[in-house]
Amino acid sequence: MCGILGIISSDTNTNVASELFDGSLYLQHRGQDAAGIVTCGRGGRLYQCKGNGMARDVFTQERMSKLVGNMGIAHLRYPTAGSSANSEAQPFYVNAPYGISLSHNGNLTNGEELKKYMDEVVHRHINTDSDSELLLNLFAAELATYDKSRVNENDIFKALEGVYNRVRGAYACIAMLSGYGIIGFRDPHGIRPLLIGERLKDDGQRDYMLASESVVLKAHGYQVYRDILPGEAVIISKDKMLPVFKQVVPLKSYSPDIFEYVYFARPDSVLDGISVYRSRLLMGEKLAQNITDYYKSQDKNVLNEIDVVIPVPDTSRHSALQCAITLNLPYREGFIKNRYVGRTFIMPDQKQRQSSVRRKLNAMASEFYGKSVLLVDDSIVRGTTSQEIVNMAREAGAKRVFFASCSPVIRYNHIYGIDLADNKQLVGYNRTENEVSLKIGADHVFYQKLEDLIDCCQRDDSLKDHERELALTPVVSRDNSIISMIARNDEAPEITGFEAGVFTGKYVTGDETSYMLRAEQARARNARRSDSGSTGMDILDVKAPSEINIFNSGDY
Ligand SMILES: O=P(O)(O)OC[C@H]1O[C@H](OP(=O)(O)OP(=O)(O)O)[C@H](O)[C@@H]1O
Ligand SMILES: NC(=O)CC[C@H](N)C(=O)O
Ligand SMILES: [Mg+2]
Repeated sequence: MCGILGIISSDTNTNVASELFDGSLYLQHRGQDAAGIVTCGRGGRLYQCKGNGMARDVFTQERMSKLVGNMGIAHLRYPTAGSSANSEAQPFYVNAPYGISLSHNGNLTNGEELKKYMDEVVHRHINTDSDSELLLNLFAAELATYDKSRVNENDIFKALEGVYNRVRGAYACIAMLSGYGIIGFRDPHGIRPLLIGERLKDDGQRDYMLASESVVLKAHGYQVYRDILPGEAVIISKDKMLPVFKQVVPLKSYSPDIFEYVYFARPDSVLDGISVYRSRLLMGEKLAQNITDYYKSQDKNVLNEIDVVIPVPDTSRHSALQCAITLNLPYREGFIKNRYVGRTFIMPDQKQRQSSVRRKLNAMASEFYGKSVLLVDDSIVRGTTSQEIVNMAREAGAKRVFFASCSPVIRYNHIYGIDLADNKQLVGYNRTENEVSLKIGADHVFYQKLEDLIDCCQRDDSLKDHERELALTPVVSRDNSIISMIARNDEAPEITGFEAGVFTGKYVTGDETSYMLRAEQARARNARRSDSGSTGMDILDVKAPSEINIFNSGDY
């Protein structure tokens, strides 16, 4: 999961860089490794600033002041392919044809095949191991086939059709054609999120924003927004300033990644018409019901077994609160979060993740001493957090430590956006629930059932006329006065299911065994290389040197 963002403003005298920067801060939780912005100014001239680090570090005021232009795209990276090298920071850029930049959220599963195609058929040089560079070059190669000095919307949609037909995996993308406009497109299953928003200004002109999450659109005054559908693309050219949509390929399914609701997305976002916050509340409620049922089946009363419910900050807070309310137990913030430490799960190496859990969370003995505590987290993935947290609870004097996960046991790779090359890194891999409990040192582990999790992630009719409707089928603004240019003529299609491969081992794009095998081999190869002192660069989880190459000047 990365964060992507694009803006095109009707005001040719404005510089969108500052809004892109601000928007990036709203998407920081989706990627902490690298950040980048490319803007396009007069004469189609591009201005870029990108590199490893958080948005606030990469986007200094001085650098921002040099990014001119009324359109631009941004990226917040959490690497899932290639390495975490500086040179793989996005947006990527190719000069031919037309000067194209691209921000990609997702992970391709046929990168190897695409690399071969680039080499043998279209003869394009690929300079990094990033799948996003491949995707951009494929788009460029498709556009180049028209051999025109200027492309039109039809050519772009046709080129995207070529991309859709060749690419496998998850992709939500924002591209920018120098001097032309911005383009958004989403894979035919809609695995990763992408929305478009429209802002009507006092002068009657409109600005457009494309973003991974609705929270960015809302926060920046885009009054109307909606999800891009699976297989759909949108083009907003600077000349027309009118979004043109096309269902480029038929929707294969409508299967957003359920992990967006569990962990990835911000709670105040509404993705594909589903409120992330509401879904997390329901996760807590369902979990509480399961816990009650478990004790009932043993002729016990949950109120005699557990004294207090404590969340594992940050993501699980809302679920934990709802869980406590449903169980009729007190809720206490026993762990205090250090606000200066980011998300630990998306840090690039295991040592860093482990040490960061303690740096990030501190247990207050007053809330643990002599008590039976129920710790609630959104997920248990590698088990880094849960093991550390259970230890901390015991050190703080807890009598018994129960651990509840708002999602089911994670036994399989997440191939569309979590940096895992190997199932064996998962604490749930080949372990029963009791074995997980032993491994993390808890007295008992409670897991959500998959069917319950799916029930929690539904479009909620009670939200009509509020966020849900806006995110689905906008026609007019809240005050009924604005006829939106991004309205759909028909009802948004129903979600057909969720991408839940981490729980089931079945992926919406089909059998991906060979991709996983290749990823595993690459990791092993890399481990050997780094043992022998070489700087392997072709897989994840390796802190690559911040080398300077053609895509990056090193000083951004
Ligand atoms: O089993 P693990 O491999 O440790 O992964 C799961 C944990 O990682 C995430 O927390 P993170 O600190 O990344 O983010 P948060 O502050 O949003 O909860 C998630 O919320 C779990 O707490
Ligand atoms: N998390 C993502 O969306 C990653 C995008 C791309 N696969 C990369 O590694 O840069
Ligand atoms: Mg967490």
